[in-house]
Amino acid sequence: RLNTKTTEPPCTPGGWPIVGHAPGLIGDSCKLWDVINDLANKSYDIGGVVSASIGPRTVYIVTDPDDSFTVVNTCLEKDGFYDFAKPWLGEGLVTGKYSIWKNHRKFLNPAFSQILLDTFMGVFNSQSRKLVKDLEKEVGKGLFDHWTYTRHNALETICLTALGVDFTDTNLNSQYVEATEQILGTIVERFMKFWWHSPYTFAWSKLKKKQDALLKTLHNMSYTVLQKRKSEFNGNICAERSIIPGTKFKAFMDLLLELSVEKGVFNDREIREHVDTMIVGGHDTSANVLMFTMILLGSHPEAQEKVYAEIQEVLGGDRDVEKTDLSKMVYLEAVLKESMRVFTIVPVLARKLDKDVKLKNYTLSAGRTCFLFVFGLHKHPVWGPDVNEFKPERWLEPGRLPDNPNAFAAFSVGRRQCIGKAYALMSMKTTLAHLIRSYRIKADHTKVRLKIDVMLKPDSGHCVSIERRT
Ligand code: HEM
Repeated sequence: RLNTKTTEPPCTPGGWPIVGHAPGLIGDSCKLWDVINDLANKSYDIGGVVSASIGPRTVYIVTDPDDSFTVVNTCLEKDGFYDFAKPWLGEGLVTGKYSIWKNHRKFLNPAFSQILLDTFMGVFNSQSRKLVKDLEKEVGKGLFDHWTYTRHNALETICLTALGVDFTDTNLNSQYVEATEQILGTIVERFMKFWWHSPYTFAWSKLKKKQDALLKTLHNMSYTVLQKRKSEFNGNICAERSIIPGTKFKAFMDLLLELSVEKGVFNDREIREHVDTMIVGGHDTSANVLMFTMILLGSHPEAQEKVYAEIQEVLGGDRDVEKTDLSKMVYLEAVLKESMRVFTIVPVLARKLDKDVKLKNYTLSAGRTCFLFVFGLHKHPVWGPDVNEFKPERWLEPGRLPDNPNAFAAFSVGRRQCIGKAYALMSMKTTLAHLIRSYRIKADHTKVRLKIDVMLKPDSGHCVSIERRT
């Protein structure tokens, strides 16, 4: 397929008549990861922007940090591929239409203010201690699937903090974790099978039936949260609900209920969609970063010992992490950022181009899809010759970082960036501080085979082992 405009980015080779590059997507989610990695590597030599076609639609792929920044700031509408997740997340913040998102984000931002997040430190600490305790049974037993532990723990944490419900150790928790993994799998499977992209063909597929069954489990959780909190809210309608007395700050769920019950801003469906979005956005992400960070620290003992030394210096004995400790854990923060660079857990974002977008060397045409390969930004040659190595130190020497700060976009950049970034960093630092002072981790990151299930994941578990620190 020839590009019609000379300012169009070059077309990636290997397209077929009519179906374009779509056959290359067919396979499993490990193969898909290999295909898009290969595409990113090839894009660097030709300016970091390429086009491809999936059936009749032309899509762009951007791996250049400057151009990627231009796209996210120019076009705020999520691409039609996000509609694959709409039966689950509706018009919640991740998948929502721009016209809805811009108001809802404004309403919800206060639930993530620092003053409010600080009040979660108690839960972050108790949940971290719980994780340490849960892991005790794996000490000295060889390789095990640590991801199961981080996911359950992170799900409980988001429920206890933002949503204000305690689902600790309930069946609902396990069913939800399982259903989340499976539904993300169905979304990727639909993407790979281009004949199911249309809602009309998809409606007849077995995959749609599977998705509908999973949605029952997932929505059951959000409805349970909603009903539980709504009845508490109604029974207590006149009481002072602000979490920090004397301030207007309210945790996410209290804010949602206030905006719907008292102010009529959200209807029941909208609240449910925000709750669903917050549950998945708030747990699967941090749990994955923790899982990959444990693998990387287990594979780099010298970095792990530096983290341990820093924790000992900042915390001294076995006390809880306090909010003022977090900013002192400088090396740990570098480890987390480097981990998110090396294993970019949200590897691809997609925007709908609602206008022509002029980049450094090309112009992208309105109406098309633009895939932002965030993992491609993170492996771009601007990071230097050691781009493929895990080197937390690069974050501590500003001269070693790319000139463009947007070359790091693990939480996305611009107005639609992650609302939970500060929450995530606080909870992950607290968890790692407790974990690393209790256990020595061993792993080999070179053995991990990756797959893309919307998020980046290892194809199989059992990647780490732990020993108690004496
Ligand atoms: C290390 C952990 C996390 C990572 C790497 C991460 C990454 C991201 C990324 C890349 C986006 C943009 C998605 C897109 O444009 O399609 C995003 C959006 C979002 N994240 Fe996170 N996230 C993390 C943790 C969290 C947490 C803890 C929460 C909630 C407590 C959260 C809630 C959200 C929400 C609601 C959005 C949509 C924001 C909007 O469009 O207004 N995330 N996140």
